[in-house]
Amino acid sequence: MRTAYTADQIRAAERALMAELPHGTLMQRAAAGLAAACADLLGRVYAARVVLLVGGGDNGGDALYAGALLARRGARVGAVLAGSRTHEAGLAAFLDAGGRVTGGEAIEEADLVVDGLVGIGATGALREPYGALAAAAGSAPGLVVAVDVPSGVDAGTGRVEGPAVRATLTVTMGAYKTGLLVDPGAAYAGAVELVDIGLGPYLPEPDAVAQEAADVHALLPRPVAESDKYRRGVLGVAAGSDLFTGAAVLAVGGALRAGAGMVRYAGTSAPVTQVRAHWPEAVVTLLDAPSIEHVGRVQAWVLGPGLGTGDWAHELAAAVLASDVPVLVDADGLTLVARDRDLLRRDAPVLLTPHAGELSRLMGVGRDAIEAARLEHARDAAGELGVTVLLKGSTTVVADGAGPARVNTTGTSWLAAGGTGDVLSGVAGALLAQGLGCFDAASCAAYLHGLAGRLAAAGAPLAAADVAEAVPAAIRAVAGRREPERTPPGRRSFAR
Ligand SMILES: NC(=O)C1=CN([C@@H]2O[C@H](COP(=O)(O)OP(=O)(O)OC[C@H]3O[C@@H](n4cnc5c(N)ncnc54)[C@H](OP(=O)(O)O)[C@@H]3O)[C@@H](O)[C@H]2O)[C@@H](O)CC1
Ligand SMILES: [K+]
Repeated sequence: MRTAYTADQIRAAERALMAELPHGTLMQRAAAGLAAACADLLGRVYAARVVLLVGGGDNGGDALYAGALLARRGARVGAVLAGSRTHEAGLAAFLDAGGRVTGGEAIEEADLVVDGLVGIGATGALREPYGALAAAAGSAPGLVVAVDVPSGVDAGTGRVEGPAVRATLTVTMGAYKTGLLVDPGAAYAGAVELVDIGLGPYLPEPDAVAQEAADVHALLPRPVAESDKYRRGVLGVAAGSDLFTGAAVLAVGGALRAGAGMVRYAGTSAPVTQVRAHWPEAVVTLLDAPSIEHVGRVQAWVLGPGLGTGDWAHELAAAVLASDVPVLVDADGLTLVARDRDLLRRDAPVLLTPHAGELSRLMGVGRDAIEAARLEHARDAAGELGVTVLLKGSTTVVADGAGPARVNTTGTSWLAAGGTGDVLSGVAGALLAQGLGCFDAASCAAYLHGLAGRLAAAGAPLAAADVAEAVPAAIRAVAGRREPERTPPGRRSFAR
């Protein structure tokens, strides 16, 4: 489990640790880790052209000390001093090691730009000249390493309000910051490497966590000798309509591939025919009324993909939500719930799986505002509605009322394709039916779905059915702790 923190949490931990150490110790640790990461990335340090962007705070200090270490190894290091003041001791060490002060034009010629403009001490959008330097670093031809957090990205939330540095690698000090995990910030951070400066014992409960393969594996239900199809978990699927038959097929497919002992599909004649044709394993009920009376016992429901939003769908949604088992609500189900929030008045758990547009309708908040602060809005919705929220997107986040949120880092942009959300609903529903709570079911489903997407895509377009097909391979990969690597081996980085 990777744990991530807000800027305030990090600052408090740093204060506590600093009180026990000689002045400057933490910055030396940070700078040593930063210089080592830069050297790794460069491959050859001698004669490499390195440009430091140095802000007025300690983030600039980290960059200057690391620059000094690189200069001592023969790199040609220049520093662009952007602040009205500069970390004095850091600058002295840098000049002493042979570094020199330079202008912003050096960025164009650099093999490596080190972004030490601002770190966790930043507030709001970057002021000038920081903004222009951040933009120049982003379009520079060389490698870009961000110190602690890419300047322009809010460390705690991942918000980006103006120009921001786009990094090849972010070397973060002491602990991951939430803004490095959640988009848009995560997209600016590139690979992320953590430098241990001894903060561990001083850190509080994390703000957010990112599950790793072993965490997901530990939570996934496995059949035992005495399991039968009923005991493994039966999922009900109320999805699809005469107009949208594919959603039913894909949701049922995701569920079957994710280990439901049995799937009971309930719908009208067109989707029933399609589900029967694609999945003879599913037990189907042809509905002649919007009721689940004749469907049989299930341990959880998936409600909504392709269901429609008319009176029939509303009545069926009301019937499903009146049951006493967990219900996952997606797609058209979310539209119905947005119109009639009373549908959510129930005692059994609810998992909502909106994308930003659906959450926007549900909560009456602008879509852009949600995209800018995904975690915050997922948390607010979960708290206000008393449900678990899985907010889909480039980084999927899962929040319930209490404790750290979960951020999924396995996704791939190839998953931005029609029908993949229906598969995700099926996977999460199957995990609910197998007894996982909403929070675990949602985060494990997001992880497996992201991984399945990567396996299915393998660098080329995918169709939603391919993702369902790849879910067992994702489960096997998680069991074997194997994940497709996107960062150099040995780096402790988020696979994105
Ligand atoms: N503490 C520790 O133990 C350790 C800390 N470490 C390192 O220190 C970093 C935190 O350092 P920090 O607290 O000095 O703040 P920092 O991020 O450099 O920013 C402050 C500067 O930015 C400026 N500024 C602010 N907003 C701005 C804006 N929008 N646009 C433009 N400028 C803006 C602000 O200007 P001012 O407001 O003063 O005019 C001030 O000059 C942390 O991220 C890590 O790298 C490591 O060495 C490990 C040990
Ligand atoms: K920075």
